Amino acid sequence: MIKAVDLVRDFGIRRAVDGVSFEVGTGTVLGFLGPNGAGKTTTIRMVAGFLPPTSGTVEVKGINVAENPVAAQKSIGYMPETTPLYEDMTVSGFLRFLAEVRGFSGKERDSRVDRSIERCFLGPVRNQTIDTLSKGYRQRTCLAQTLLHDPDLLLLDEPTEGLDPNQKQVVRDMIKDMASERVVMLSTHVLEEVEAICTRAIIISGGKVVADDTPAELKTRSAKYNAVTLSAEGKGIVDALEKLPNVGKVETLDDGKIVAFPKGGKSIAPDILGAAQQHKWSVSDIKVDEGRLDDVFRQITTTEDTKKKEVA
Ligand SMILES: Nc1ncnc2c1ncn2[C@@H]1O[C@H](COP(=O)(O)OP(=O)(O)OP(=O)(O)O)[C@@H](O)[C@H]1O
Repeated sequence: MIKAVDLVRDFGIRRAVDGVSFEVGTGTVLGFLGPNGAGKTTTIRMVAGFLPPTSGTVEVKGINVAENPVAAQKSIGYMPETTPLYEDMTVSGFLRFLAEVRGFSGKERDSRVDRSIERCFLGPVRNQTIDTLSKGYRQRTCLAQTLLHDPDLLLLDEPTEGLDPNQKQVVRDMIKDMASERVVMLSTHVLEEVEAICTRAIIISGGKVVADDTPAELKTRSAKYNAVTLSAEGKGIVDALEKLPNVGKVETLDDGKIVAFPKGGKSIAPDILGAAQQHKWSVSDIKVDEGRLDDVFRQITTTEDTKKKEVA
């Protein structure tokens, strides 16, 4: 669906996007992650056909977006970071207007507006003017306008930014629901969002792709992945754990719990349980850490920042 090859975008002497390549197929919810200024919005705007790349290409359904933006945009629904809304229009009036701009009229236009309203649960506010909407309903109105032409690709720039936790959940559920027969590419710096809805995550830092994997696989890169936290009583626990071949560092926390970190992300819980049995420790609790995306994000993006500073 999307094929981006070696995308570069310069603003004057500043290189905002520096050789980004990726391919995405149907059914994917791609989270585009990165610190502030990493190049997320710039990349999404290039994919949407609203910003020409300095070099490199993006194809959407085989159409070169920069060469043929109008044809490509027939398959794209784009929700920018801030969508311009006509404040004095009603929700349905606004959507009807945009449907007309997209070339639909009469019954076709009305049924498309109704479907978008239904999909985004806007029924209760359809006759309300936009200036009276809560942030959550405004955001859903923005999302509804991306669906009017039933695009195969949704590009959503920070779709849940500024929403309260309940509204975030509603919008995330809507996005998940829409993804089954489409591609959704969304930018965010909210890592829980990536865990909640994305099937794949690309981390971008300093305009470059620094990781591209499923959220679950990314978590295995966390230093805490497969770490074991143990509440146990017995003699010489720390010493014995440190001697286990796959255990690296062992720490004792303030509350007395012991944390054993594995070497190379190996599974160490069975060895630890074996040692507990052998040494007759009394274990009241044992927990295996599944890794944390925020740790990985920090590890990866901090390393990149550090590298840049070293070069500068
Ligand atoms: N129109 C522009 N003119 C000049 N510089 C720009 C322009 N748009 C973006 N930039 C710069 O390009 C870099 C990448 O910006 P971009 O908005 O793509 O980052 P981002 O990852 O979306 O950041 P954020 O998370 O803060 O929204 C930044 O340094 C930004 O200042």
